Amino acid sequence: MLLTKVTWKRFMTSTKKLQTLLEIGKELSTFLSDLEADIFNLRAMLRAISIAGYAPETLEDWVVGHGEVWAAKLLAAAVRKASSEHSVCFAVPEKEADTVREALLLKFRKDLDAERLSKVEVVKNCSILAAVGHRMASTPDVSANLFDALSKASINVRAFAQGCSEYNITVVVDQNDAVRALKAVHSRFYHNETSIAVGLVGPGSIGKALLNQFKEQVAILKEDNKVDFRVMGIQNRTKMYLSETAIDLSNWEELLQTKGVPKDIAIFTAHMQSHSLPNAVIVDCTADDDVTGNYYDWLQKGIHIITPNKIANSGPYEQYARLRRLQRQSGIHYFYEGTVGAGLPIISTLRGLIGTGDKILKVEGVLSGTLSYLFNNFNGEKPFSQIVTEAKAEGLTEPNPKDDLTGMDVGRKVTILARECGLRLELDDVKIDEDWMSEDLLSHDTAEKYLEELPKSFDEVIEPGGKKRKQQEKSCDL
Ligand SMILES: NC(=O)C1=CN([C@@H]2O[C@H](COP(=O)(O)OP(=O)(O)OC[C@H]3O[C@@H](n4cnc5c(N)ncnc54)[C@H](OP(=O)(O)O)[C@@H]3O)[C@@H](O)[C@H]2O)C=CC1
Ligand SMILES: N[C@@H](CC=O)C(=O)O
Repeated sequence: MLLTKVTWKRFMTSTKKLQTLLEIGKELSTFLSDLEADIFNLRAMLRAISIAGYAPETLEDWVVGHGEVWAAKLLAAAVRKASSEHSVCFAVPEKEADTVREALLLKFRKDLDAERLSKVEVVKNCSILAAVGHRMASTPDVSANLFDALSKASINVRAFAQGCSEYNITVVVDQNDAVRALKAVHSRFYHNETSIAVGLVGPGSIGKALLNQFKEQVAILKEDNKVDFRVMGIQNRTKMYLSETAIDLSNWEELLQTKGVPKDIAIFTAHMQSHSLPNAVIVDCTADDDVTGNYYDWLQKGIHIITPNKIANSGPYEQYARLRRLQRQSGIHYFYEGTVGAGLPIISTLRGLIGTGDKILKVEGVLSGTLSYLFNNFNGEKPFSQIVTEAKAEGLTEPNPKDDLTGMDVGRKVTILARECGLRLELDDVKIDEDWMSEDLLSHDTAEKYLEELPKSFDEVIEPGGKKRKQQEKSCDL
């Protein structure tokens, strides 16, 4: 299927009569030129359809589809007269593209030469989706639901036709999106449901907890909230396991271990796009910048992102701003509430305040679960390093607890909050005092090595209630 567009320019300057009218007054001249353009528009549209020479019944074989939604027989023609754009577009079978284009160029030769028409454009690889039913034109929400389902599935609508027919709304979409579009619309109208394919990267403490929540909640979410979540891929540091339908969440660890293949983020991404569910989201539960390096690509591909990973939003400002810009333009979701305050709604509260006209004067809080745990539990009975190891076992620390103890984790959170408040801040602008940690200890980049070295460097230096503890116990101000 393809879409043929005929775009024309306004007729105004070429007629003396109109020039005279233009001088009379802006309002009258605008009205008349609009009228002139509209008449021209309509004539061009009627000519274009007759040149294409298709009776409605021959359109039947243009439509790939089945079932109630894709009722080819009732599809008359996907024609849109877009007077605001001054273009006419209509769909013809792909194999007719060149013939139709030649016919249009021949017929409009004079208009094109005189620059009354700007171009004849062929858009290939399109599909028509028709929603068909009774009393559609007089039932509120039908078109809203159709377009909302397509929009939630990030499907671009190239053209549409509703007219005042009781039976049919027709949309033209990219051929690659056809099956997803059909599923999105079908599940909206028939199951009143949104289906979401989930890919999880990083099944560590947080990722595992999320998978367990999915296991417990998917049936309830489907029943009560009409959201059908299906985990289609899981990837850790070395392996990935992909499913065409949904991963059995009572058994995912074994599946990943025994049937997982070497991880490949490009294949993982393609898999999240290729299945037939209308919506896809990747949840990044790593603390890895190799993974965040894919965010832009994912958003561009229409894959939503949810993450507690702080790296992307506390990295270089330009990179963060670029992501946020793309997110706003595309309407694809990028959720990162979990980066600050874990389960607490801090970012959404700030947004609510700012969005309703408040000015944020100050943010104050204890932003580190790990440091709170250390302060609450370090009373001299056990060595400091042991309490840090306990905090890691509790799942409180970063993958490498060095990031918590240096204050880097808090620094990242402050940077994220500051940016939410509209400040153009870099991580380097946040004062993080690492001086009290030995260079040797600072050099360890793996959690194992860091925890191994910790007793040597810490247990001597840190005393419960001592000076160092008091220095670190301060809350954080922005
Ligand atoms: N712990 C907490 O309370 C909170 C944590 N966060 C954030 O959540 C994120 C995860 O933390 P947490 O679960 O504690 O960390 P974990 O160390 O427990 O888990 C990290 C996971 O990421 C995987 N991983 C690391 N690198 C890659 C990679 N390049 N590709 C694929 N997978 C990778 C690891 O794989 P493997 O299993 O093979 O090692 C592991 O499964 C962090 O960004 C953290 O800042 C946010 C709020 C609260
Ligand atoms: N390591 C972090 C976890 C959440 O971001 C913390 O200790 O608060």
